Amino acid sequence: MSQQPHPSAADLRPDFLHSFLLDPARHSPDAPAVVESPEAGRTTVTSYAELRSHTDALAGALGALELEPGSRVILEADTSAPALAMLLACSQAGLTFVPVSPQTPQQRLETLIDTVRPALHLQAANGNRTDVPEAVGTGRFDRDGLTVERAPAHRPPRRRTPCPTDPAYIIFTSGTTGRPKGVVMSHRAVVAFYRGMLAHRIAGPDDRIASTSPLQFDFSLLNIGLALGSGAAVVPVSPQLVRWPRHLLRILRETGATQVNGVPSIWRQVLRHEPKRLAALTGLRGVLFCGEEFPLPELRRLQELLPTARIVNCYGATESMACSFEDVPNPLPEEVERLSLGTAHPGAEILLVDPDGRVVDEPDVVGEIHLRSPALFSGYWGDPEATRATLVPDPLCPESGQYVLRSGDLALRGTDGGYRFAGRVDSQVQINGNRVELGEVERRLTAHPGVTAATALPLPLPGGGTQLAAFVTLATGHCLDDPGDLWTFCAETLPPYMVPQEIRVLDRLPTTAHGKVDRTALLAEAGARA
Ligand SMILES: Nc1ncnc2c1ncn2[C@@H]1O[C@H](COS(=O)(=O)NC(=O)C[C@H](N)c2ccccc2)[C@@H](O)[C@H]1O
Repeated sequence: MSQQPHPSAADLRPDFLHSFLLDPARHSPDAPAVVESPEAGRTTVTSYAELRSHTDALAGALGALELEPGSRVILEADTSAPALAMLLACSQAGLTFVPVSPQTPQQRLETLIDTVRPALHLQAANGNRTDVPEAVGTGRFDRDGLTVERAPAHRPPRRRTPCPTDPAYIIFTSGTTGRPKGVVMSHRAVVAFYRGMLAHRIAGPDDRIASTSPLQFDFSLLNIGLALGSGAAVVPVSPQLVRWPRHLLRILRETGATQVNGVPSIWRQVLRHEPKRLAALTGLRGVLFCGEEFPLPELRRLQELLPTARIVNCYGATESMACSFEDVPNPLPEEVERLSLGTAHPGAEILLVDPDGRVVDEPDVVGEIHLRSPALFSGYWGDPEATRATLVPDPLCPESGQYVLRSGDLALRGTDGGYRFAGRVDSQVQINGNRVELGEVERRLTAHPGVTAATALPLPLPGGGTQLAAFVTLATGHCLDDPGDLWTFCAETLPPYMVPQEIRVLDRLPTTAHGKVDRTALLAEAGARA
């Protein structure tokens, strides 16, 4: 990834999402903004100038509906040039977009609609959604514009001027506890995050950045900001194709992708089934991952196949989009057991806080990550209580009125100043009265030469109590002489209560819609077989 001159003061862009991202159109209108490969042998390029004109046309069509600034628009689409133009048009028209995947179950869509009460539901021209509740206007969009099928209910427009503190978008997290939470991100927060991210020079104008996450996952919004903010191009990869190694590698090859951004699981099948084709992509010079820890055996294998690639570990939560970008040493030294998260991006600060609320300053002491940042979310839509629990007074100066993000993540600061992820606060589980950090069990399992990935879970027992179960995937061609091998291997270094009572070998670990390991599915699998 090439080096860029430091942005001058003249480059400081207005604080709206669309103006920040379309700014490169001013001085590089013909540069590619989106490069797509809808089918083998066919590639379509959308320039910055074309993206801007699509955005203007769609924003005009939205403006004609005279919706009140801040009205919500459900944007049901995968990442594509038209969807990107629609997203930017919502921003330009002062509307708040709520991205959802076309695969979103009807009931979940209706829950989201019931929560945010959108004025409009928009989908791609070829979208399959049919029964959108009557109270919501509907429309379809493509390269040629917006077709309104059902006009939004007319509300007397209390015209006001859109402001950078307005919500740019609302992203619904899976919500570990029942009802999904709507994370509200303002224009000002997103643009502040983009500025902090771009300071890392992860991409330049000649980069083509493959985005493999669904549009409803803010990783895709990070990728859009990274590409357009760097004057580079977005290469959308449909989440439906990501899981097929040959499709993924074909798209990367035909679009000339130079960087691939995705959660660790997108590499699992490629590493197992198409290592040679991956190594042949000599134009691939960057990988950025986020969302969960990258199992080290798989990361090391990826580095073997892409020895010159810059690999960036990006950590953070949707409530601030992300917060740190750390280069992974390539190759990763043998003795490394935990990847560094580095420190917060410029303009933000990570604090570690102990259970008594004191800020932890010593190295190698675990605390809960609290983030000071200009990119913090505005709150959870319609949930002031959950907001208060997450945006908490600055632990260093509660009187100041400044709020920091309480992440729910544990970390320790290494002597090198970089933070190491140490699991979730709720991943500290009690097994027969003993506190177990699931990550520690997983790290021991992936230290076994035949194991490529591992997930440990507390398994409730029918008769009460909890036992520790683990699920592992093995390296290609590797089979365990005796499943007890893994058990013995764990018992060599872990106290008895941390040795999983049950270890299951799976061909593949189930993943969520966002591509993270699906622990709920594993629990169900374990329960089903119990
Ligand atoms: N690099 C990591 N190592 C280890 N655990 C991690 C890591 N990145 C997240 N996580 C975990 O995922 C949680 C956040 O989950 S989330 O709110 O669904 N958001 C995401 O996963 C994506 C996040 N918004 C994002 C988007 C784009 C770039 C980076 C991060 C964090 O609190 C961590 O527990």
